[in-house]
Amino acid sequence: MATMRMADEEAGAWSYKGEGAANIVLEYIGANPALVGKVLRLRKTLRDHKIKNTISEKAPVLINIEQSIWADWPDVASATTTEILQHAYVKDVMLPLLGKEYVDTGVPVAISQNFLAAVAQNIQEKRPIWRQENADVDLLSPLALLISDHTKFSILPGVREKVQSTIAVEIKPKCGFLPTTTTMDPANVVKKDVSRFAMHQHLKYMEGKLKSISSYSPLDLFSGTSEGIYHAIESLFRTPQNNLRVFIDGTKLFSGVGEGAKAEVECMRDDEGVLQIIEDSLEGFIPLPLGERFKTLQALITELLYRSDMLNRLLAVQKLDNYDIEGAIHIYYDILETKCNVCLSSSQLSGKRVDDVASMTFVKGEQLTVNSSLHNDMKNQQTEAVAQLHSLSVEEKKKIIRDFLIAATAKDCSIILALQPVSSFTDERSIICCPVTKQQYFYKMFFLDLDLKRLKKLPFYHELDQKIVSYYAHSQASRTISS
Ligand SMILES: O=P(O)(O)O[C@@H]1[C@@H](OP(=O)(O)O)[C@H](OP(=O)(O)O)[C@H](O)[C@H](OP(=O)(O)O)[C@H]1OP(=O)(O)O
Ligand SMILES: Nc1ncnc2c1ncn2[C@@H]1O[C@H](COP(=O)(O)OP(=O)(O)OP(=O)(O)O)[C@@H](O)[C@H]1O
Ligand SMILES: [Zn+2]
Repeated sequence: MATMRMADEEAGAWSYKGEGAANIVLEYIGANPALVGKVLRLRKTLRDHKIKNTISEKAPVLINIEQSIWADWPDVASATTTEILQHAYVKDVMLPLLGKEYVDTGVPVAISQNFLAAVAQNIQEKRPIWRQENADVDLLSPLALLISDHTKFSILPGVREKVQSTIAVEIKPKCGFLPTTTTMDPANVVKKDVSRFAMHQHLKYMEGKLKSISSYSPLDLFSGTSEGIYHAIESLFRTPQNNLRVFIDGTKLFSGVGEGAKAEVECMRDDEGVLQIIEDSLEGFIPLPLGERFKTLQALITELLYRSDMLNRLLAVQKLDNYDIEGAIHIYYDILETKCNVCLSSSQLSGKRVDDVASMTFVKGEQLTVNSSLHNDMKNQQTEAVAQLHSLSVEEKKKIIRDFLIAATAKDCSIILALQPVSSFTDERSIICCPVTKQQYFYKMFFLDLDLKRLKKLPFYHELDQKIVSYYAHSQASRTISS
């Protein structure tokens, strides 16, 4: 693939925009017309994993078994750098599933170590401390992805400068359905009633990673009803964490604590100062008096999400996870041709008494005891379902793992919506009407962060899953006992 090269002298023209666990994103603030309106997505490297040099590697990034899982997508299977791998995965796997109108694959660009070193130094103080402690820009990365900045609209031909402000809302929805598969241990039956997001909140809170438990529910967002979506949006604004970010003209206005936004919120119910900043910032965007703009913004976002098929598409891809990690993990060991650790440890445990606490489920504080005969029925079903998984053909197993990994991407990606009031000119952009003010807005909607998840993560996923569920079940049990 012919690749554009980023000039080292451009390093100073890239400014920090944001980051996740795996990538840092920079926005272009220079004057090169080919780069105006673009962001650059750079790979990070864990602080203790700096030795890996990918520059001279010509071998595929994926290990043999991964190459065979993705064999029908040759550009994915054969990619020799992480950036080419991720680009091919978005283009060939995720785009056809999610829709080309919602996926921007970006373009890989070559970057030098000097460029990366200069950029890394320039952005250091803008990065959240906790992110700095975990990972740095990967100075050995030969490529980065150049993508349109979806917090802004490109300036239209013939229009000399921006006339209206743009608001962009980024949502990380997480998993929007409850698993129903019989491959789950009956001790974890609570997973059929409480979302993984909600349970994970309790674990993160106990570990000190959160200041409060989120009131957001992915099940509301994916409910398919405008009431559910509105409720989810309201909750996201109340407890944004890393699930909501709002940008005005490309600058982060609102987010969870520690992300460097003007208005940072963890629990804003009583925070008049934060509300004031938001209301003020919406002047010129929502033509209503102070005090009425914020709610209207939430209604506008709801309308946009409700009318589009983006959430439904995403949910369908998330649901490719048919067997839950509790099923997929068995297949993981099979395709690696090693003994199934899970079956091995459950056979070692068999004969022990069923843990009374673990065989209860708690829904909104209400205790539902799974009686022992029901528990035994469920256990038998699980044993049968797991045996069936182990007996599938290699091709069937590869498909299950592939679908599981695709679903994992869909459970961790973000949606970004950008809106700009329609001014006098017209063009081919899509338009939505605000349900409250009837003001018209241009809009665009994209998925962000559609990275491939690696096969080696499965044991970690399983371990985390068990930790999340058992902590939740036990914490609910002790709450019930003490009340
Ligand atoms: O496991 P989860 O649900 O906590 O998701 C991880 C995210 O955590 P969060 O959404 O905050 O709970 C996590 O996000 P944060 O670092 O917490 O912002 C990453 O997105 C991680 O993906 P990767 O390591 O970049 O491939 C995510 O890991 P994957 O599970 O998607 O591989
Ligand atoms: N095309 C884009 N336009 C505007 N902003 C972007 C774009 N891509 C990414 N960003 C911003 O940069 C942030 C980090 O990007 P991204 O989600 O790709 O990182 P990540 O490390 O892959 O995330 P995760 O932690 O979920 O793995 C995003 O949350 C978003 O705010
Ligand atoms: Zn097994």
